Amino acid sequence: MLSSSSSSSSSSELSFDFYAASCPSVEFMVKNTVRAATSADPSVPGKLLRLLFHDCFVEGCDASVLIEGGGTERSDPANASLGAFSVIDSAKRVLEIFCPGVVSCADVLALAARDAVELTGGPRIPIPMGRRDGRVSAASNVRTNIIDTNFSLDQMVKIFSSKGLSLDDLVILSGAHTIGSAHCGAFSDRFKEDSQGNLTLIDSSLDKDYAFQLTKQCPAGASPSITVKNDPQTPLVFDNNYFKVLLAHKGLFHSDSVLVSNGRSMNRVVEFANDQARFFEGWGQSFLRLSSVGVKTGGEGEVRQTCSATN
Ligand code: HEM
Ligand SMILES: [Ca+2]
Ligand SMILES: [Ca+2]
Repeated sequence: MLSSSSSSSSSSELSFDFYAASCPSVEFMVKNTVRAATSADPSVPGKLLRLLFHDCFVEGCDASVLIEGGGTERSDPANASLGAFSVIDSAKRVLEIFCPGVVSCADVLALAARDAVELTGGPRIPIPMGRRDGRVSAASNVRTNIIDTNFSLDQMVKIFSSKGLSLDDLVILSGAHTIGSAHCGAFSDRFKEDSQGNLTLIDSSLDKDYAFQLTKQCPAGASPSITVKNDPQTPLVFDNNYFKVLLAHKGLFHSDSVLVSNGRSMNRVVEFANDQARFFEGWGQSFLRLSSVGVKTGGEGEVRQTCSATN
């Protein structure tokens, strides 16, 4: 866990007027691209938000996850289900026309994820700019930094704290699962169905009726491309329903369920389930911290010309 991404955030070096002179319309241009992509494909916001998480936890928020090629983070099986790379590429293409060589891919990704939340009904979060793009992207860094669904609360807290994030940040940021989808393989080890259709719960923290519904959506031998909504009620809306789902023991991943099987995180889950404004307020602060993890600034890194390759 001693990679360079373990260093805590340095958001103090980012600034809110970073592109004020060099690219004043950057936020407008990114948002228009994200909005257009979302109207064409409603799965885009969830993908963008997850993409930022997987970027920031490996080598910091430096767009390392976007680099294509053998042996890169993007090529690691743990990142196989990431998407919306083309949305970042389109936004960058527009920016290269109006402000060539100015806006980093790391800033584009942070803005796009921020917009994804607002466009699905979540809060608008002002975020500072000035992240530089990394030159390092190694598959071997992915699984040491990205949390697996079977982790305990302590294991998750440990990784979060190595990024300068707290248990509260973990609970709040897990609220991202209020939008988006998951492949059956991400939770199928939580239950088993025999050939007669009898269900055995392997993970007792999961509601049995919900597990039964999941077996119907993910039948044995189903196509590996089938996905299930993370939030069964409001999958396209960024709201506090995720926390209500958790209290009903219907968190889709084991890593969601552990947040309610532990007193330390339970209080926060109840608070957010009861009060969406509190969740939104907390989300703003935690998102700011997530999008500042291990950022490279000043003369570090580079501003990529194309987001999928170093210069
Ligand atoms: C804390 C531990 C976490 C674990 C173990 C976890 C795990 C997962 C898994 C397994 C999926 C399904 C991927 C697939 O099968 O396609 C998923 C989806 C997702 N995750 Fe997480 N996640 C965590 C935290 C976060 C955080 C902090 C964020 C963002 C702030 C996030 C945002 C998302 C989103 C938006 C999706 C839906 C992606 C889509 O629709 O394509 N997750 N997560
Ligand atoms: Ca990164
Ligand atoms: Ca929702």
